[in-house]
Amino acid sequence: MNSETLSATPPRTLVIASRESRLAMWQAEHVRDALHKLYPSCDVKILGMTTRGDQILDRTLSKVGGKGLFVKELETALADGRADLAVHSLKDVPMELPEGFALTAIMEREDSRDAFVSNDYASLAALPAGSVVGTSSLRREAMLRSRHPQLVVRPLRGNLDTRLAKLDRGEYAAIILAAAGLKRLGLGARIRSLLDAGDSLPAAGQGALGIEIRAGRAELAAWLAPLHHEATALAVEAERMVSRALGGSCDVPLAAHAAWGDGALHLRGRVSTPDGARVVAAEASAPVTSVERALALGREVAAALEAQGALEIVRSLTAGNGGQPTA
Ligand SMILES: NCc1[nH]cc(CCC(=O)O)c1CC(=O)O
Repeated sequence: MNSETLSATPPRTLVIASRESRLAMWQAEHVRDALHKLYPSCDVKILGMTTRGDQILDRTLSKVGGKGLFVKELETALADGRADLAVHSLKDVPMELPEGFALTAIMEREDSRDAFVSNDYASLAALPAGSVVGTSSLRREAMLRSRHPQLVVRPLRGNLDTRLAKLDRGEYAAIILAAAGLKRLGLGARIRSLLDAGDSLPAAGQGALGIEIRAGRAELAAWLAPLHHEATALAVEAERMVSRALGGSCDVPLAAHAAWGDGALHLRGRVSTPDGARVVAAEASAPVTSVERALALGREVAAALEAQGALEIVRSLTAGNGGQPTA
């Protein structure tokens, strides 16, 4: 069976499971529109769902069970047939999927960088000492503490609109958000500057969308194959391998970012303590042409981080969390 014979019959209906935040809905609609173009006669519906991750707004995510919280309910809808596909920000997808599910397509990446958002200042460097910066990502917090120790980091949770509203109420001098989310929602004008890799290396998968289905649905996989973007997929596979190899979770400030240049994939990884006092970094390049080679590049960078003590940092941070899956 090849995918062309499989796709010869277009789908008649497809149901997309999505979280209900404005960003998640934008992403689901983005996939729905792409499917409409491919299969004009197909009825594509979006099933909006509230996940545990959306309900828990008062605590830092790493303390309440990590990224799996955002995908579990959507997977239940796939398992019991209420939905055919789930659209996720790849950054929120655990490194190991539960048995019976597959990431079947990875779409072309938006801007993968972190963005500096403020009403009063143009960049991190312009903030006066003592300024309060909002973020709830341990990775961003560690980066701020190591590179800009004169700033005060305070937690910031909630969806994008909530976070921006807290900034606008004056609770923070600035906040750090993923550029991709802001751009998707037409809020790119709020970005005052983009953080470079030195100030903030992005999280594995940041800016990319992943489409998850029940494993073994070959015809569905063939229908979705045109949405797959190979250059993005190879980059994010390498990034996710760094995190997987180190057993990283939401409790660990871990960054991994791969970019293409001169026909090669350049992968950088960074692990630090939450206070930013210890930072280990590594990078490697390879002319990656397959997922296997992308994974090998990820393992190489993970091994270089391990050689500098990354595993001790990871172990000291994940001890006692019940072996929570990597994320
Ligand atoms: N952790 C929440 C989350 N998951 C994906 C995005 C942004 C969009 C993306 O990375 O694709 C965000 C918001 C943020 O980090 O500011």
